[in-house]
Amino acid sequence: MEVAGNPIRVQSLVQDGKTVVVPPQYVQPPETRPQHNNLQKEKKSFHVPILPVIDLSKTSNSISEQLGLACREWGAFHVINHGVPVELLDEMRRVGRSFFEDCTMDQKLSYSCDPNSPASEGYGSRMLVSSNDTVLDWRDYYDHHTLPLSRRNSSHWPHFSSNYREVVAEYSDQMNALAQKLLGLISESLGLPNSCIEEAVGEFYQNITVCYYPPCPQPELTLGLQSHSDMGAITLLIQDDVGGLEVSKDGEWVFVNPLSDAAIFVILADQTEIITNGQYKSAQHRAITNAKNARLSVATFHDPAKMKTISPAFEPRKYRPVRYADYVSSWYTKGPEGKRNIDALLL
Ligand SMILES: O=C(O)CCC(=O)C(=O)O
Ligand SMILES: [Fe+2]
Repeated sequence: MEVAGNPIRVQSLVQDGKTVVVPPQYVQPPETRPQHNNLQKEKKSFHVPILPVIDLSKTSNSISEQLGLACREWGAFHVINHGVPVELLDEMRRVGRSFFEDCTMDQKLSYSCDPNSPASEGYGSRMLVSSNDTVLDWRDYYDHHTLPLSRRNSSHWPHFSSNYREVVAEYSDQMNALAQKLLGLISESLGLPNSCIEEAVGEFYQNITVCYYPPCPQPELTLGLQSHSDMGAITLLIQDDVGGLEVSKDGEWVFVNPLSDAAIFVILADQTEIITNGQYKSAQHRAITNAKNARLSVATFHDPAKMKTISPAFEPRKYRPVRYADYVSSWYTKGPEGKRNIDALLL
């Protein structure tokens, strides 16, 4: 599967319809396969829990209760009326899709990330691969380092859409402001000062990952992205109308219906779980594939600086304090496997 030291991209497997059987590296063991059988669909149709929707145009008092419930029960929710123009969300999706669909494979490969360094910037396909026997995700991606500004080197980014770099930069700034606002509201919903979680996290290290999930000939055998929780503080995600994101709730996988082009999906990540002392949980999530349509999502991660030590803001502490650099390196060494890394910090 290696081409001159560069792992194969999933998209190149499906071009020209040449792959009708998924290569063995992408086949999930039976226990992690998505349930595509009819029995499961029937079961689900009786009771389909729906992810909460928070309207940010409401007063913070009235948001607080809803937000608290969403963070306690799901660790994830949609936000609407958040103030980010829908035109910008649409442009972000458009330029992202254009990179994957309008460029040749050679052009895309000229932006390859470093295959030997986790979370390096650029075009890749193996972000969550921890060892040689990890089952591969049915996903390609482009990761941008966007904040702090000292990490942002937009001259390295693609420019096949003439405004690609401007769109990503503007999108980064808007997501940064929204993430700050949400962490403020989340702090208040726990009776903490507005700035509490933001100060505990410190200056945001922000990455924007455009995810591209090509159609998969055997979706019942694969995952677009394996089950994990995000390692930082808060993730903001937009997607197209294909859908594929699932969130785990009470041991069941719940499909996140794309709400509207204007909605943004919020995922609490592990450091927020630690700071809130487990009152709010990071959401375990994954992406499934489908046989018909390529799917695009854009995930914007807001993380602490590597040198920052994260500890609970409440006593008695339920989690051991952790230096974020140590958390990240254990995450990449062991692999995410659901929430094993955060669970390992429980006292
Ligand atoms: O594509 C999605 O919906 C999920 C992406 C995601 O969870 C991630 O990149 O961490
Ligand atoms: Fe994620």
